[in-house]
Amino acid sequence: MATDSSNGNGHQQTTTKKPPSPSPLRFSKFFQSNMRILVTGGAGFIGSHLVDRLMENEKNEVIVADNYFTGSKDNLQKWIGHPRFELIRHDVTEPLLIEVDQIYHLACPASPIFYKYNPVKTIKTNVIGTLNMLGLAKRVGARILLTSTSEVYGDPLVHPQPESYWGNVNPIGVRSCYDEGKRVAETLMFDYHRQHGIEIRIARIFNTYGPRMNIDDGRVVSNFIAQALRGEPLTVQCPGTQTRSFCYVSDLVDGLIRLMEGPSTGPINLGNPGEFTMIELAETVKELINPSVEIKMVENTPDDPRQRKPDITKAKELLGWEPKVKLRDGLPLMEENFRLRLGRDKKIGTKDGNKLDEAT
Ligand SMILES: O=c1ccn([C@@H]2O[C@H](COP(=O)(O)OP(=O)(O)O[C@H]3OC[C@@H](O)[C@H](O)[C@H]3O)[C@@H](O)[C@H]2O)c(=O)[nH]1
Repeated sequence: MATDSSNGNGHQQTTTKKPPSPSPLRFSKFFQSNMRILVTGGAGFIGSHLVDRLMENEKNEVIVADNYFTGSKDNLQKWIGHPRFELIRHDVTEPLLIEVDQIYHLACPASPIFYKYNPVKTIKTNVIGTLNMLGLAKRVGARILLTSTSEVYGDPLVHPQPESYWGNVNPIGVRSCYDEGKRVAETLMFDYHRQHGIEIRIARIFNTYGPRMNIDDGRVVSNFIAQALRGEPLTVQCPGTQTRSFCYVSDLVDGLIRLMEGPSTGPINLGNPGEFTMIELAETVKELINPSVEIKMVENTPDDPRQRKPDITKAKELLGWEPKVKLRDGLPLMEENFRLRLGRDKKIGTKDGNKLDEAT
């Protein structure tokens, strides 16, 4: 039974109801693996790194469901054909009838340009997709983890943001399909927990970066690295003093697994508390990757949060988690991956032309 008892405001969030019984076959000796895990959005950037980590454990069988809107089979190439791995082309807005013990529910485009591309579809993914996955969790007695977002805090008036902060969100803005969608998804998680006893976990993920981000993803770290490698100006959106905190993907995946395996429902912030303005980030990328590129100020989009930094006290206390990789150490790891992938597309040269097959 989940033990996290409050959202920080003293409001009781737990249920006394027992979760539904798991499949009687879960611990059957005839089963090769002990744990069958569904990862929705497992072909995406964070999802595929999570799959890599889960597959390291020989007792895990991993099923990925992805519609490939922003994910790619390339990210999972090394697991295709593996006896403990299965890949399904599936859109979570449709029900999925399978037998699993755990569900990591990641499916949703995360880059603002992609989630704004078809906002109605984004909100369907967050609301109907989460309902479908909760329905699955209820039917088979699985534990479900939702990857929520720091965007639930909107343009925060409290800084840094603790989980107890309820946020400052525009319900009718261009980002609402994502941030309000994730807020409803969190509500659904807690309602299924209270009403049906479902075992839930909620992670609020702050900006994350690393290898396998889509090169033209539109997010700031991927944009700056690709621009630096192509010798194009780094596009800082006005005013440039807005801040973000960037977590390297391996740290984030470690936090997700600790949350799933631990006793706390969350919500728990997962992010790196190091805070940078976008001008500072551009200067760091320039210095580390290509000192000859220009930094250019460009127009911003509406509702861009002015500041964002996680308070990770809860993650430290409840999960024993804190990020290890500093931005200056993580950026070169991502640069190498981007250099190889861009080199493969023959857009730039590689440092070592023989390493192309290590690009993912
Ligand atoms: O080329 C760019 C792109 C972005 N930016 C700025 O960089 C900041 C970060 O923008 P991103 O698009 O990377 O990400 P955002 O912080 O807006 O949203 C992200 O928040 C957390 C996650 O849940 C999601 O991955 C995503 O929604 C913004 O202030 C944006 O204006 C630039 O200055 N230049």
